[in-house]
Amino acid sequence: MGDEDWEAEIIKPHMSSYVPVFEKDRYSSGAHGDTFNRTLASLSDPGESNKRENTSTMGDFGVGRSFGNRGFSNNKFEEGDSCGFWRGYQDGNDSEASGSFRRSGRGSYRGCRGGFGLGSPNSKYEQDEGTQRSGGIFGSRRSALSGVGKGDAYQSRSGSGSGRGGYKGLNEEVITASGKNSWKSEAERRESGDTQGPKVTYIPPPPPEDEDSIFAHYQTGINFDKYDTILVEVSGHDVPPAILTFEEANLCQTLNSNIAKAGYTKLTPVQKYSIPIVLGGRDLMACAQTGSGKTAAFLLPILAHMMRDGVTASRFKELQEPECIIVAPTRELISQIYLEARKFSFGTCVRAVVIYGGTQLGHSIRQIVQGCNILCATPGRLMDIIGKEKIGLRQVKYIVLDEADRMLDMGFGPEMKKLISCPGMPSKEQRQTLMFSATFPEEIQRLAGEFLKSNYLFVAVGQVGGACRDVQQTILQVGQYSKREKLVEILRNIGDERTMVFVETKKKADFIATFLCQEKISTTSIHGDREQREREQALGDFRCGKCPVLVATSVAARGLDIENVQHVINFDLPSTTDEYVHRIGRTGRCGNTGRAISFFDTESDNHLAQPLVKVLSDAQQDVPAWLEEIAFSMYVPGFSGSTRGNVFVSIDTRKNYQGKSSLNAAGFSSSQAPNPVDDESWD
Ligand SMILES: Nc1ncnc2c1ncn2[C@@H]1O[C@H](COP(=O)(O)OP(=O)(O)OP(=O)(O)O)[C@@H](O)[C@H]1O
Repeated sequence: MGDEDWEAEIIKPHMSSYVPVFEKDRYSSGAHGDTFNRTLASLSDPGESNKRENTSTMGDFGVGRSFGNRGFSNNKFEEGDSCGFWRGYQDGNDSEASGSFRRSGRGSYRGCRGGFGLGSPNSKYEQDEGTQRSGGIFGSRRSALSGVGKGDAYQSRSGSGSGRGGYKGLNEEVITASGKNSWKSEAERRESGDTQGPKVTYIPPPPPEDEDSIFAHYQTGINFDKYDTILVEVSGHDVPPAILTFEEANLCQTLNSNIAKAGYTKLTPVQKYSIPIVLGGRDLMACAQTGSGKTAAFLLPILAHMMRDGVTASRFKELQEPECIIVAPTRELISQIYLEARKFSFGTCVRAVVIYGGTQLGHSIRQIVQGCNILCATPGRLMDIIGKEKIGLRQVKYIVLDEADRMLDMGFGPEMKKLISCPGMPSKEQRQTLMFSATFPEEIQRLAGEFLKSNYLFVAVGQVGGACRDVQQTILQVGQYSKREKLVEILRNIGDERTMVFVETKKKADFIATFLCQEKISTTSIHGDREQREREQALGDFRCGKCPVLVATSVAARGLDIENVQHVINFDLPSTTDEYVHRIGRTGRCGNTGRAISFFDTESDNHLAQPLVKVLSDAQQDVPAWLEEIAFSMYVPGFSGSTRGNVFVSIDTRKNYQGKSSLNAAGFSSSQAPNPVDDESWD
């Protein structure tokens, strides 16, 4: 196996399972010298390293060899900072079963979204995040990676996790050792004692409560006003007219004051169209480019309604009955949405609460019972809480799916279906359902019909699934074995500017982050195998600039709104155009400009050339001649850029929609379709 042949490594059925480090008394104080030497060896002689990993009987990893800190005398590793990277490679619990489970179950769905346009069903992505979700029984939900202090290496605990506990990924569903799919979350299982896995005890620190922090925001960029020139298409019956100013929304004074304190003076296009639609009580599917203000587009009208209609008192009660449930696919994103909800509801009687996996279940419950009008949740934790009867659903008037295409795909779709069919949940006719994303593949739009009233409206700002034009995209031809060198070169040129580096696998994220730290580039990492505490610390360090480089898997691709991210580097290209669009959308937000550099390996990425050319040209970017040549040589008859997971047509997939208006975002020039035909029903 080659140096960076991570994918092959990750799916090997006999590969070791990771066993978490969860007991401080297991730290080894003596191992680190030894382990760091091994790390260096692994970096300089990857073949040897991999040989070791693949030979379970050798035992190097079985005893929890770690690597990380030695040699970084001046960097954060020795300061107990979470920027440190350790891997306790484990072999002790290796089993055929764990390997096969890792590849089984729901993780396998990801191939169905198609490759980067042309399909690569066994995408690397699938093997990474997909396996997170597959629920193998390898006992651990994280690799033994953690930043620790004083140069101590973590000693991994062997044995305890294997075969029990269930592995839980982003959706937090557990697939048990029997392979049976359980709606109990890992946390719940632990707390109820039906697993021997480690109890999740993490309680996230409360966000700052002072007004300045609540309303802290970054400036809109020089291209903010250009949003007005983007074409907007609204389809469906009886489209309410767009509003051009916040005043036209007729919001209550407190909301207006919060909007002003948040620094919002002008509506973005998706807000101009979505706010009146939601205020008008309509269901909505909205698609607008990354970083263009979709969160406020749903929060503001929902809050306005709640203020108008009144909410059940947000006070202590054993059973809370929220009026609004917002679901998003990742913990960090839902936390961010919660902060936005808290900001806009500041000084009102509306109380927003956030709950997500990787944190103590009891903590989530305590947050809820104190009062909950808007519940922001990740799907797994939400289902747990519903199962525990800590919330009743009878009062639900709004369901919001952010990153809706992600929430409805085969990963989260079943959970969302379960949510809407929970006892007590008002039918779609009796609630408002809102879906937002920057991408909306056709087949997902069809699925969405089950959740939405048949007369829902579809708002498309610009091109559905198109990349943000404020991001300057560059594709570089870089072979697999030159990627690290190129990355260092680029990062050295960039200096301290905040940069997100996306890789395809969790393991590789650790590896590259460690490597960059060795190169004395302050780096941290975020991926699904890191403990929640570490994920939050990593994001915090990145946000505040302490670690200007964040190496991430696709767990950080969607929704994250981090000030001043000037660069995104795709060390590995993702397997779908949608993913590409979301990743590069971490920069160039809210009218600011950004840069995205993607490494294109002609040995493995040629099938991506054609869709990439399309994304680039649609976003009016320069297309390198070499890329066009490859795209041409890979020509697939009939390819139109519209394949599964790769929708580049600005359409509502209800082909026979009745009303359709094309306007620019300033709200001028409308061409309302005069002869509506029957809505196609998706029920
Ligand atoms: N009208 C506005 N005026 C000023 N700033 C705004 C406005 N609307 C949104 N913003 C800010 O723009 C940033 C991006 O908004 P948001 O995160 O809602 O984008 P998004 O469309 O949901 O992006 P993504 O597709 O990546 O999830 C946030 O910092 C938000 O506070």
